[in-house]
Amino acid sequence: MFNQVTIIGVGLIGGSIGLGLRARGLARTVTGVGRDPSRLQEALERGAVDRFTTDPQTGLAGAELVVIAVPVGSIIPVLRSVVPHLRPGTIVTDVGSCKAAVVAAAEEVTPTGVHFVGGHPMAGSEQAGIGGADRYLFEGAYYVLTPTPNTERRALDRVRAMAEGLGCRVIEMEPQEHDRAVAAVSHLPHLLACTLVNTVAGMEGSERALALAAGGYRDTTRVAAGNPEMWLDIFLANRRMLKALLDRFRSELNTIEDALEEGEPERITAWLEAARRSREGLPARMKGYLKDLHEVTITISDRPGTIAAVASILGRHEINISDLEILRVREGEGGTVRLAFGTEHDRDRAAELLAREGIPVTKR
Ligand SMILES: NC(=O)c1ccc[n+]([C@@H]2O[C@H](COP(=O)([O-])OP(=O)(O)OC[C@H]3O[C@@H](n4cnc5c(N)ncnc54)[C@H](O)[C@@H]3O)[C@@H](O)[C@H]2O)c1
Ligand SMILES: O=C(O)C(=O)C[C@]1(C(=O)O)C=C[C@@H](O)C=C1
Repeated sequence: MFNQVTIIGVGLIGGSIGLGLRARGLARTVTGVGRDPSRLQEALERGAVDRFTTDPQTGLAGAELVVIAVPVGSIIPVLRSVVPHLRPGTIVTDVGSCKAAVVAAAEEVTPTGVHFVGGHPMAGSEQAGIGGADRYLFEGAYYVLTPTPNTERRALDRVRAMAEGLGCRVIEMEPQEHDRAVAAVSHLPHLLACTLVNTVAGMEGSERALALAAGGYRDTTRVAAGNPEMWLDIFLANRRMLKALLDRFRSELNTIEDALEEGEPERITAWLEAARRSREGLPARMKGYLKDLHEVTITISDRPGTIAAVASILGRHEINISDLEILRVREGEGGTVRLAFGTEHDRDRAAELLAREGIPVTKR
């Protein structure tokens, strides 16, 4: 439990941390610091902070933990501007998506007696601002902490306690290792999603083609709707790692391009099979944590209350749905929904109960 946490930048991530801290009673007071009083007022109304101010000095008075949740390129300028107001013993953490440069600079900027711990929650969304904040955003997500030999043990433990308190599984990584990993699983995917969207948008007849977009286009491009301000900073901060991966990507693209050029079914199949094996090896629930979920897919009709009906059949039998995802929507017809359960027994009972009600079910 923290006495006072000050969040600088109460947007999607800062706001979600504030909501989580307050809902779980992890901080006596959460103070929001930002630049725009109307957005801070919204954060207050949504319950992400207990109070707010646009004056950092006021907002930092008495802070035990300071969470810097601004775009990557602003983290160090913000840290520089607030250190004069921090009393000895204050712990400062950030949530930036790139760590090596931030952590190195933060250690230089932080005065003796103030303790910096780099962090990055591996959950988010394509939305920006307090409007997209969600108290459950971090539940079941990985939270990476990037201590260095200079990191104070107690400060690390306290930031770990905050992240675990929010429902995350904490892993420690070296800042460089973190940046290499997220370049592959977050930054390259974002770049590719944007490339795909721009490719299709620029092609002749794109409007008619996009009218047909179903799962393929939607599943591979959701993140392209992300906040350009945030992604500019990420791309710049991690550009070396990203560029190294683009070389690998280009060679992979060449492999499939050559096979297509030659029209060689064996090479195309081998390439597709390799991708399928790797993709299927991923835990179903990408947030990590609840790896061993047991799943069914159901096909439901497009009528108000269908999902509620499914939930109430299961609820009546005390079967908890651990995860729910709409996989495919057919406008006016219905769609396919994935339901996941914590045990095989629950999955089997759910399948039986839903089938009994005439809902087509497939175990996965
Ligand atoms: N969005 C995600 O999916 C995600 C996930 C994990 C980590 N992150 C990281 O979290 C950080 C915040 O991202 P977000 O998605 O919450 O962005 P956001 O745009 O929703 O929120 C950022 C907030 O910081 C404020 N801000 C910007 N510059 C500021 C400054 N100089 N002083 C004070 N406030 C300032 C903005 O007004 C806004 O309220 C970024 O470093 C991002 O890389 C984002
Ligand atoms: O789910 C999304 O929308 C995200 O883009 C989240 C995502 C990611 O790539 O996984 C994006 C950037 C953050 O640094 C961490 C998580």
